[in-house]
Parts: sequence; structure tokens; C-alpha cells
Amino acid sequence: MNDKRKKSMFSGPLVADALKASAIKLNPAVMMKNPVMFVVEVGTVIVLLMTLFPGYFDAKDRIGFNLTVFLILLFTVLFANFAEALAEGRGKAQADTLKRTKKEITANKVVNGGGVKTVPSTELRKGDIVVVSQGEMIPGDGEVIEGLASVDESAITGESAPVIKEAGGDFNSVTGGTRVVSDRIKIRITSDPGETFIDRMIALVEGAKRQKTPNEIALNTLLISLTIIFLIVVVTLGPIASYVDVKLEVPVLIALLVCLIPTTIGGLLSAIGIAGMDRVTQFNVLAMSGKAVEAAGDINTMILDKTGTITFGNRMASDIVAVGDARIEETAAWAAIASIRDETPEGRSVLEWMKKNGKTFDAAIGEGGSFVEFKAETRMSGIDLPDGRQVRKGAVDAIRKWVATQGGVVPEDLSKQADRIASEGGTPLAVAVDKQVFGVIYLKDTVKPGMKERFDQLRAMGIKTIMCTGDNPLTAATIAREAGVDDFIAESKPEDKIAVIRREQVDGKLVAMTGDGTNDAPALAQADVGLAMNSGTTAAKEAANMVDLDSDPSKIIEVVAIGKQLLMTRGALTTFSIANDIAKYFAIIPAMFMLAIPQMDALNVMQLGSPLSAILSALVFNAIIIPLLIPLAMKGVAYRPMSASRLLSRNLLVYGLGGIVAPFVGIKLIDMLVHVWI
Ligand SMILES: Nc1ncnc2c1ncn2[C@@H]1O[C@H](COP(=O)(O)OP(=O)(O)OP(=O)(O)O)[C@@H](O)[C@H]1O
Ligand SMILES: [K+]
Ligand SMILES: [Mg+2]
Repeated sequence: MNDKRKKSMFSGPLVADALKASAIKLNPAVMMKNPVMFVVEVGTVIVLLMTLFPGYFDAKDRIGFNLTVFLILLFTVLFANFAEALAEGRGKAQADTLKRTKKEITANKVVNGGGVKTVPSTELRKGDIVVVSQGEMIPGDGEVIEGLASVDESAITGESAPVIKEAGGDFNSVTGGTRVVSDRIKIRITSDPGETFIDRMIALVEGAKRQKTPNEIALNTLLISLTIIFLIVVVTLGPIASYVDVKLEVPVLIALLVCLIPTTIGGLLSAIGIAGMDRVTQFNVLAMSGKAVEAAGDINTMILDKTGTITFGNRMASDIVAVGDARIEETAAWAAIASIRDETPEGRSVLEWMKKNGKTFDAAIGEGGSFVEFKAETRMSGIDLPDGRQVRKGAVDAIRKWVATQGGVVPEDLSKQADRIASEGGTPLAVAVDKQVFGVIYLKDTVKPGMKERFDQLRAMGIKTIMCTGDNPLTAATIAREAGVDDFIAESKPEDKIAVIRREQVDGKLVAMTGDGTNDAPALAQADVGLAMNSGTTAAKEAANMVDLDSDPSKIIEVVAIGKQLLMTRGALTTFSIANDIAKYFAIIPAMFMLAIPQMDALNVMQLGSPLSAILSALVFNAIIIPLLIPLAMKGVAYRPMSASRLLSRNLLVYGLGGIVAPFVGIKLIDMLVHVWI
């Protein structure tokens, strides 16, 4: 991740920009999007008019008080705007950086007839073919259709080490604005101008298309309802009071209204949402919508790959054993021949094992043979030799079936050897030539450290983890036990993932998964949270609702934690805000009546200096609680993994009770200060 991205939210220039933006946001057309704060703004204007033209309102003896109320109200609105502007700030700065990388690039477009024409990148359309050579920028998103190159993707990922992109397979997708550092590739463009990855990224980080999530809409409806209820209460309070000869002044009623309506959460709500999205972005994950981040917070089931997600994924040959009458020299040689052109880490590790163990084989046997590439569907790889013999290595059950279809008989000790390896958590690969099984390759892989703790945390949050693997049931069981996942599916083919997701969803569960291949795309689309790897295919990235720029599949765990934290922060601050308003009621209602009927001194339970200072203190508290809570809204509440119901009761205790107590203490303190000069 680059440094620019990690910039603190509270850095000088960002704060200065946010201050400016909070004034600009006073525009009523903008304010109206936040009805709670809009009501405060209307109140502010009314009190301003009463201060400016006291004659009209019979308020000549209250100019000082009214001016103070006006100023406090104005700051209440400004503070709320500031919270939102601050939350937006880092994204805007990031968007500016990205826009600079987007400056016009020239592209070498392949024209009909095979020649190359230089055109501006903005003229490229889906389906166009371009050639990009060493040192040049890739002019648009696309797929490599010819060649191999190393590409510097730091402009989008922040990671400075170049990555290899090549035609075919899962590493063929390239992003416009990145640079080819060596070699030359031919690319088929896959997006029209304005719809590229960088365009989407810019729109995302600057929040241009930020839409309220269903959760936010529901909460907003609640806040608006509360506001309307209190508006009715306060508006009818005046006439009712005057009926019993109590005259309540308009600025006092407005102060009461502002104290009662949920200004704290109303002022912080959008900042909480933006900051939650921003936390995900800082983590180098692009969420396509706020909804995706929230869904992450509600996940019940998480589907994880074994190899590369739970384990390091560098499955290395650590031993080769012979079975039946085969000699170890023969077995090793066939294992090597089956791997001559297998470019997977597993395949290469077999050849490395040969070298390390001083084993030799006749590579010439393979010459002119046709390579059989590893496929997740067949779970085998190998080579068809020119003399007609077929050499294979692969999952034991796959080889067993393959040998059986040719009428071969499997040696008795194959199962024993395979099971031994599998029960140690290794992956056994059987080696066979035509009808004869020669032995087993022991592929070793290690569970990443700390996995057990992370799964324990997920369990504590009530999330079920399911490991999916193409490996045999015994290896799967061993790794599942070692890593501490709740359940596993062995010998799974890519389409099995989508079946698991559907099964969980039918039970009403929300499911998260990661993936990178084209065959993961349907499952990524089906999952409620699909995290695609940036190194993966375009299809996977388009199907997913999140993309991890660092291509680390285990990040899904943290993304879920960030989602949970977002939901918790919003819940906690809503509880706090509403509890606060209830408490303020006790400070301000007695003061109002004491102002009208001085004999009602008995109501002054809080022993506040005077009715006027009580009202001002409540209003000041109501205003400053917003900036005081900005750091919490931005950083999120402290997060400990536990079940939803325990979280709820804990939050009610901390934020509900805290929300009731805080105003009593705060208002009392402010009153002691205010009373000095009132
Ligand atoms: N290069 C290879 N040649 C032959 N067989 C292989 C090769 N790589 C893996 N296999 C076999 O195919 C099986 C499936 O591999 P695949 O990569 O699809 O799934 P996996 O890596 O085991 O599981 P995951 O879904 O966790 O990545 C492996 O368990 C192994 O038995
Ligand atoms: K309030
Ligand atoms: Mg795999």
C-alpha cells in the first residue's frame, strides 16, 4: 500500500479542506439530504432573524441570549458538516492522485490488416487490440491475448514489485494506467472509456455515487420519525403553555427541539458510513458499494479455499515413495517426466526435489510429447509420449479411476501410502503410466500461522467457516482440524462452491467467499460478499462486489471484521445519541418552566446556575458532543469478537447508560463555566 493512501484522516490539509467544505455544505439544497440537521438549520435561521430584527419579534431584551443561541446552533450544523467532510476528505485526496494517473495515454492500436496506429487511449473501445511494449503504459483494461510481460501495478495497488501477466489462464487481466516494465504483450481491450477499473475506483473513493445502504435508509427513517414527533411536541407546547399563562419564547423552544431531536447520530451517520468504506479502502480492498461492506458485517457463513488461503499454498514435493513392485528410481523418474512441462508450483517442485535428492531421469523421453495441463476438473496433469504411453500424476482417486478405465489394477499399498501422507496433512499425488501405478509424491503445505485464532474469533462472532478443497477427504480433514475450521468439503470441483453457497442461502444465511478464477465468477456473483483477487481474471473481478488489490484471499476475514465494526459503530452511536437526548430533556424542560414561573425552583434537580444558563449549557453540550465523537465515528468503536446478542447487551450498557450519564456530567460542567458570565 502506498504512503499517500495511509495518510491520516486528521492531517492538516485534510482538516483545512474539511473546514471549508463544512461551510459550503450549509447550502440548504445540500442540507435537505439530512433532514435532522436541516431542521436545525431552519431553527438557526429563525433565531438569526430574531437576533437581527428584534423589533419585529418583541425580543429586544433577549438579543444577547438569542445571538448566543444562534451561534451555538450554527456550530451544531457546522460540526455535523465537518464530520461528513472529514470522512470524505481522504477519499477525495486519493481520487485526485488516481486522476493524475489517468492522464491521456497514447495507444498502439492494431488495425485491420495487421498494422499499428497510434491513437489516444480515450478512443479505445471494447474489443480493440493494442500492443504495449517495455516502458509503456497500458492504455485500458483488458486481457493479454499474446505474450508475457511483467507489469508495474503500483499506481492502483501501491505494491511496487512488478507482477507477471500472460496470455491464457488466470493471470491475463491487465488494468489501464499500469506500466509494462519488461517484454511486450498484445491486449484485447475489455472496457469502454469512462467504465474502466480506474474510473470505477475514482468514483468509489470520492464517493461520487455513494448511495445510502438499506440499513442507513431504515435508520434515517427512524431519525426522521423521531424528528417529526418532537417537532409536533415542541410546536404544540407553546400554545398549551400559554393556555396556562406560561409564555415560552421561540428561541427557547427551538433550543428544546434541537436538544431533543437525534442530532448526534444525525450529524455523524453519513460520516460513519463513509469512514467504514474508507477503512476497507485503506486495507487495499475496493468495495463496489457500501451495501457490500455492510453485508460483510452480517455474514453467517464464510467459504474459504484450502490451498493458498488457509495454507501457504506452496505445495512442495517433500518425498516420493514407490508402490507395488516399482523401484523408487523408476517412480521418481516418471514423476519427473509427468512434471517436465507442468508450470504449477506443484509440478516445478517435483523437478526441484529430483535435483536436491540427486535423482536423475532421461528428459529426452518427453521430447515431442504432448503436454496435458493440470485442470481442477480432471485433477491430473502429465504428458502423452510420442511412443503412445500416457504418463500422469494427480489426485489419488482421479488416478485410480483413470487406471481402472484402462483395465489396470492398483497396487495394494497405494491406499496405505496415500492415507499416511493425507493423515499428516500432506497431499498425495499418485504417479501412473498407462495401467501401472508407480508411486506417490508427497506434497507438503503448511497452515498459515494464526489461522486457528482467527477462526476462533469468527466462531465467537457466530460465523461458520467451511473449507473447500480439491484435495482428498483425509488431507482435508487433517488441515481442517489443524486450522480449526468448522466444516470442510473435499474433492470439490469449482461448481461445488456455488452449490454450497446456495444451500446456505436457502437456510437464510449470508455467505462470503473469495475467488480468482473464471470458474469462480458464478459463485462470486452468487455470494453476498464476493472478494475477487486483483491478480485474477476480469470475469472474477466483475462478478465480485469487492476486489483485493493485494490478492490475499485470507483478507476476507478482516473485511468481515470491518463490516461488523461499521454496523457496531452505527448501533453504538445511535444508542448513545438517543440516550443523550433523553437526558438533555431533564436539563432543559425544568429550566424552561422555571424561566416562565420562577417559583418552580424545585424542578432544578441538577442545581444548574440559572434557567438561561441551563438551556445554553444543554445546547452547547448538544453541539460539542458531535466533534467529540468524530474520532470514534471515523475509527470505529473498539471491536472484540463476540456473539451478536452479547454485543448488543454490552453496547446497551456502555453506550446506553453512558449516553444517559454523559449529558448530566457535561451539562453540569458547562453550566458552571457559563454561569460565570450570565
Ligand atoms: N500440478 C498438478 N498436477 C497434478 N495434480 C495436481 C496438481 N496440482 C494439484 N493436483 C491435484 O488436484 C487436486 C485439486 O487441486 P486444486 O488446485 O483444484 O484444489 P486444491 O488446491 O487442492 O484446493 P483449493 O480449492 O483449496 O485450492 C489436488 O488436491 C491434487 O491432488
Ligand atoms: K439532540
Ligand atoms: Mg488450488
